Amino acid sequence: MFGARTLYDKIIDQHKVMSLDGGQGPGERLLLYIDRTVLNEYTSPQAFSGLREAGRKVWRPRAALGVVDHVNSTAPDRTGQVDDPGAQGQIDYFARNGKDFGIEMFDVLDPRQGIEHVVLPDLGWVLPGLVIAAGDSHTTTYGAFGSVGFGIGTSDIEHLLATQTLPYVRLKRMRALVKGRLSVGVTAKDLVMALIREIGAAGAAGHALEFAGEAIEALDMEARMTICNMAVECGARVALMAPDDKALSYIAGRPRAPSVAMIERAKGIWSALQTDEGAVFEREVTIQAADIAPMVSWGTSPDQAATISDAVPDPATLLPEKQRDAEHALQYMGLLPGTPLSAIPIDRAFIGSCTNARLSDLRDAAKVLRGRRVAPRVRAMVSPGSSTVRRQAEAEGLDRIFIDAGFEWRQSGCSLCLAMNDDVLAPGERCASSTNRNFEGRQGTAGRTHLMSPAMVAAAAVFGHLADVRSLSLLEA
Ligand SMILES: CC(C)[C@H](C(=O)O)[C@@H](O)C(=O)O
Ligand code: SF4
Repeated sequence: MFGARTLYDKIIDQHKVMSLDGGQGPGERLLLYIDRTVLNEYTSPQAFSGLREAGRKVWRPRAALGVVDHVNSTAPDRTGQVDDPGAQGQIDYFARNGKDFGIEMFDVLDPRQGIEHVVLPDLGWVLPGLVIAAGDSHTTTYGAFGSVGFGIGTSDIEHLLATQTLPYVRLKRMRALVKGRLSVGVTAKDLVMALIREIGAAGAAGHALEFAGEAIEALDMEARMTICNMAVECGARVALMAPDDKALSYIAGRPRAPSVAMIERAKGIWSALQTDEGAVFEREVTIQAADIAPMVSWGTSPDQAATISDAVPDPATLLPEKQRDAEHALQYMGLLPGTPLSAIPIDRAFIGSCTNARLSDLRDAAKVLRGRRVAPRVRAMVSPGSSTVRRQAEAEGLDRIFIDAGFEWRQSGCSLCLAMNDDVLAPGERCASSTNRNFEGRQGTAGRTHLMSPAMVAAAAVFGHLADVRSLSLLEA
């Protein structure tokens, strides 16, 4: 019945309730069944208010899970309360919605609390072949497991909760083939930042972006999540990787994972979750992994980035359509063309976010920090991606390494990734950050963000300026 299909199309076909326009291929309008969703206190309130007003129930409450992550405090001694009454109102309304609509919610003090996109994989709740839609753009993270994940707006959240379906437009297909292997000291964050720089912040707009190739296969699951998470920063609506044995072993044994026997049974079905030979992609890019070096952003869009050995670009040397944005970005960032990136001093260092605050990320940074100190005048903090990750890190003694180096060991939440709580840059402060967005004001009004990997943040914290982590020559194999 079908010809050669992409992984994306296979999953969409399996979830198509009905076509709405009889179309085929990209642009087809259809009604899509959604397997699971995650809710947060920031984007879900109006959806629940809408349900209340219409007198509707949630169709399948057990297909949803709520986590407080965006506005909560990350103070080590936090309570369930925050000072900001608006934020407290969101937290309280969220809890009430969970009760009234029968949805399980992890509140701030729940030991499973954390950033939603860290919590779901932590739980083993993200499975190959699922469709997961949620009120947050970084829902693309789940593509690392071969699950179609995408962000939706508030009215769509309401529709999803009421019906377990969404009207959907089938995306175009794009593939990024990453050949060869990453060099020592180069991470998944560098890979995805290099891709974003190459194709631009809208380079994958309107596409489901599948990652394939030796370099992707060689990555562990958490590194794959970093890539799928940040794929939205080049406009991808969906990111995907074919699930393999690494994905299955990551899932197995987690609190909400299917039993080992069920995973065994599912293996046959999951192994078909691959793009068929000859399937059509509207766009393909090929990257050589060996060419990638540690990346840092210099501007106010994730594609305004360069390798750490480069200098701040002169806007006049860029493509004409990029010049004005670059000039504006350099003015905002307080940077002069020609300045070596490694000469840029920092005030703050932040390791956190759903991109780069999983256990392996904390290990990477701790490896750099062991036996070293954060430079004087740099305030450094780490907010583990989830409370579970925080405990796991403590069990390994990583907290001691961070604290001894001069980092604040915080609780979990979105934190300085978007500064909706007390974790905010002062105007003009410059931050080396393991997050995903460097937009103006993202980390605080007039704050300046440089995106990079967690190991690179650790190196910047130690030197007091942006730095090549490889120059610390401590990267054990
Ligand atoms: C608050 C939310 C709507 C937003 C998103 O959708 O991504 C946030 O998580 C972000 O990272 O900017
Ligand atoms: S950690 Fe950052 S990117 Fe992730 S959901 Fe929170 S605000 Fe969004």
